[in-house]
Amino acid sequence: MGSTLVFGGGGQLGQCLQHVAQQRNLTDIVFLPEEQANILEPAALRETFTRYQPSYIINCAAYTAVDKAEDEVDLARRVNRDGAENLARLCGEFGATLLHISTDFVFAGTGNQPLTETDEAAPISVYGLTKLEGEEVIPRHTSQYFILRTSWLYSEYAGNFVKTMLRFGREREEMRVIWDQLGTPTYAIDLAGCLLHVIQSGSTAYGLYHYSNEGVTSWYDFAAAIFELGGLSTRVVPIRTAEYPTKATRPAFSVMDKTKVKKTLGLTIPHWRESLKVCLSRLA
Ligand SMILES: NC(=O)C1=CN([C@@H]2O[C@H](COP(=O)(O)OP(=O)(O)OC[C@H]3O[C@@H](n4cnc5c(N)ncnc54)[C@H](OP(=O)(O)O)[C@@H]3O)[C@@H](O)[C@H]2O)C=CC1
Ligand SMILES: Cc1cn([C@H]2C[C@H](O)[C@@H](COP(=O)(O)OP(=O)(O)O[C@H]3O[C@@H](C)C(=O)[C@@H](O)[C@H]3O)O2)c(=O)[nH]c1=O
Repeated sequence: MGSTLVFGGGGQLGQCLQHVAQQRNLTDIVFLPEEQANILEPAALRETFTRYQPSYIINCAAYTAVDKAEDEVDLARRVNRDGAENLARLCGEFGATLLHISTDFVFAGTGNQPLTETDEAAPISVYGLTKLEGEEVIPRHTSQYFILRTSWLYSEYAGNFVKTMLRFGREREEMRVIWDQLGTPTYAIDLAGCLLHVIQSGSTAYGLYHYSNEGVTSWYDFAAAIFELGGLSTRVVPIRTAEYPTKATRPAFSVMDKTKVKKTLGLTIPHWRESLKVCLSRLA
């Protein structure tokens, strides 16, 4: 299958990829944390490509602080757009296939029907905008790419909503959580499995795909499930978005349709509640 380089290898998804690669006994994958490979340094990146001659690149590196991005527009754009462009350019030159991760936050979230890959993206936050710019710049440099948009990632690694809820839930009797933002959580281990499946299958069905777990929920219902399945008695109070002011605006509806990824790659995707159970059991 040729060698694979993972950029942003120290982040949440990067660590999940390490876990799944180990489970599948895949040894020809090199995980590069930011300290070893900064996607904003083209000359050093070229040296890395020259040294490893990779067949695949997985770009897990990103600027993911949604609220902070509103104040750090330049940095968010450099990482999410320019970083993606640096990798795409080298993939084009070296003939490597690029697997890049994007987000449901590219959508405005004003609809109420599951979003497909051909639905219009219209970001309402700096993070969403810079991620869309990253998506758009890749095809200018290579046709050998898979862009997977995902949503509400969580896992036993790094910081995420599930771990935040568990931590606060142990300390507090009550949590107030938004119920008027609907989407689908994604267990990052499942996404990692999908990414490695693309590589292992040798698929050349390049293009844009949506990937999340199955089902639909709100952050409120997600929190309630985390407490229920996590064995915590924390009360969850449903609140509206307006009652939880944040710097960045989030889409009210970002449920993604996964028909294309399931059909093209022959995947079965677990329901979000089933994957949540797996994650919670590993955390316990
Ligand atoms: N988390 C989520 O809920 C969702 C994430 N996504 C997308 O999934 C992908 C993976 O996200 P996730 O693993 O959760 O994010 P993390 O923030 O956990 O990981 C991102 C990693 O990128 C690293 N990084 C930042 N800047 C650079 C750089 N210039 N060069 C190299 N590495 C860099 C970060 O290092 P450091 O921490 O040291 O800055 C961090 O380790 C991203 O593309 C994200 O946009 C999509 C939907 C939901
Ligand atoms: C902690 C907390 C959050 N919330 C709300 C705020 C927000 O609308 C929602 C999730 O909050 P978070 O800050 O954990 O997550 P957020 O950073 O909005 O998550 C997003 O991250 C980026 C990277 C993505 O790409 C998205 O798919 C999505 O996962 O829950 C509450 O209502 N109550 C709370 O106590």
